[in-house]
Amino acid sequence: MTAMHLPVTPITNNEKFPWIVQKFGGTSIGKYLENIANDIVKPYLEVRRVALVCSARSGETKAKGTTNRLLEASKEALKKDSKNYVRIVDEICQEHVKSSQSIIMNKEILKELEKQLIQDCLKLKNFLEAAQIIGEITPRSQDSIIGVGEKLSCRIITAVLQDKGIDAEFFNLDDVIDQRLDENNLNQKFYDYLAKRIADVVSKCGNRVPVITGYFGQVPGSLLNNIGRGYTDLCSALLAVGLGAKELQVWKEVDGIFTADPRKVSNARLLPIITPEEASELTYYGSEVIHPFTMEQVIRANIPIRIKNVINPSGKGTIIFSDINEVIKVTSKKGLLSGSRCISTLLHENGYHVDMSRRHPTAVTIKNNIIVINIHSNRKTMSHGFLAQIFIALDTYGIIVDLISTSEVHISMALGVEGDLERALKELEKLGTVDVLKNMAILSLVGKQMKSMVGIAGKMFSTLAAANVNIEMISQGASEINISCVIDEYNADKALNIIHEHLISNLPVL
Ligand SMILES: Nc1ncnc2c1ncn2[C@@H]1O[C@H](COP(=O)(O)OP(=O)(O)O)[C@@H](O)[C@H]1O
Ligand SMILES: N[C@@H](CC(=O)OP(=O)(O)O)C(=O)O
Repeated sequence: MTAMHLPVTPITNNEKFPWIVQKFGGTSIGKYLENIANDIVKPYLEVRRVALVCSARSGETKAKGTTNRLLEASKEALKKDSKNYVRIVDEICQEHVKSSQSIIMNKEILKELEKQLIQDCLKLKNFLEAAQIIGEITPRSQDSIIGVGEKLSCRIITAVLQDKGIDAEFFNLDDVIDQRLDENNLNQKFYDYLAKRIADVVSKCGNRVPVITGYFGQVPGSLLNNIGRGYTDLCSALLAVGLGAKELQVWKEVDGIFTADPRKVSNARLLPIITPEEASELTYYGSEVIHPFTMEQVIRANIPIRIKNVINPSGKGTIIFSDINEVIKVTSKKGLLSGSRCISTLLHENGYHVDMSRRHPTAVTIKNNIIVINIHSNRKTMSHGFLAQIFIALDTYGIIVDLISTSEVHISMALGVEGDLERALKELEKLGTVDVLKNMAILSLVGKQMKSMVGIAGKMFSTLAAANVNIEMISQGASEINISCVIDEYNADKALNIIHEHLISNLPVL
């Protein structure tokens, strides 16, 4: 898109201001384009130099969002003679065009955008057709396919900003990685290189407002396999580090991180502050708050992360912090502390002692769609051989284990639905008797230093027992900040609510 569509004096970035990176999630982009442009980007441009990182568009939910449908299109392309992938890509294209038409007023901007969206989708259909002919989609090709989602959404956002008089520029990070590295190179050195590379590319924007695809190309051994869904958070973190940003803002459809999923627990409380470890643990165990790899990158560069709500931009959100000094720095600057409130009050209200230890659990979370596998050894191998063979089988078929509990001849594992479970089970059956329980859920109570909260596990399990919730498996101890158990999925929301009520909302006076 060219500058000729812009007003004579467009709104630009002021190169004298410090950078902030704003990451927008799929559902926010699907529903709140107007708010993003008018209520967030425009006001921030008056005080900060803004860079946007965007995810692929979702409609109502992420489950039905563009990324999931691109994965579905890939599966369809691998079916001989199926043309369903064409229908899926056409639907994606139409939705993006429709969404653009509903917001963009300038006819030239709209025409050019429509042309680009249609071109991207046509290229994708050709790519999928080729995959169907050769009957293969490699992990790298799969990454390229899902990357189209971020491309389409960033094209729309760039055009929307231009339509509102903002001099925005689209940045596609497809080719940002200019080295061919293998899987073993996905380490801190790689992330440091990538942060610098992304920032170098983006810095070319001058005083334009960069809109950057959260998809960042061919990472060693595949983005989807090695970083996983939600990768745009990591991209925004790397950009924030590379630019030396003042803050990383992750904009969502919720006011921040709550003591439980606010869609499921009506009296869940917004947490003004939370530690990176707690935020990671919540994400691993079902609360899609922020990609767990994000925190380490930003925190080690001393950049605060703030989770904020697209439809409530003036809300304070949740700050993810690593140490007391960081909290003091950020909270006093951002006006979280006002009047008679002091840092110790803020920490106390959030369940932290001034030394950052915890007095009670921070949050509770549920991960649905869990399968439990119980294996009884046939005793033909020693216990260490038994365990080794199990993990080899799981690794071979891409099965990720969420929780595990073992004895010499028995192992129970809770896992999600990724990987080729059927083939893994055939291997496991060679080692012993295997039973599989489907439709289970993992309930996790999360809090810094949970291990040292005497009696907390007992209280968690007795509360579940009193509510008649049967516990299939327990795991405590592996993580200092998490006690988890597996329950039937049909009890998940009830269990979430009672644990929240008894262990989080009715806090003991300490
Ligand atoms: N503890 C929690 N705090 C905040 N949100 C949570 C929590 N657990 C689950 N969620 C859910 O995570 C979702 C994340 O926000 P959303 O804006 O939908 O994500 P995205 O950035 O992927 O578009 C919300 O719908 C919210 O209900
Ligand atoms: N679109 C990708 C990447 C992502 O980061 O998503 P979100 O920001 O909406 O969580 C996904 O669905 O995984």
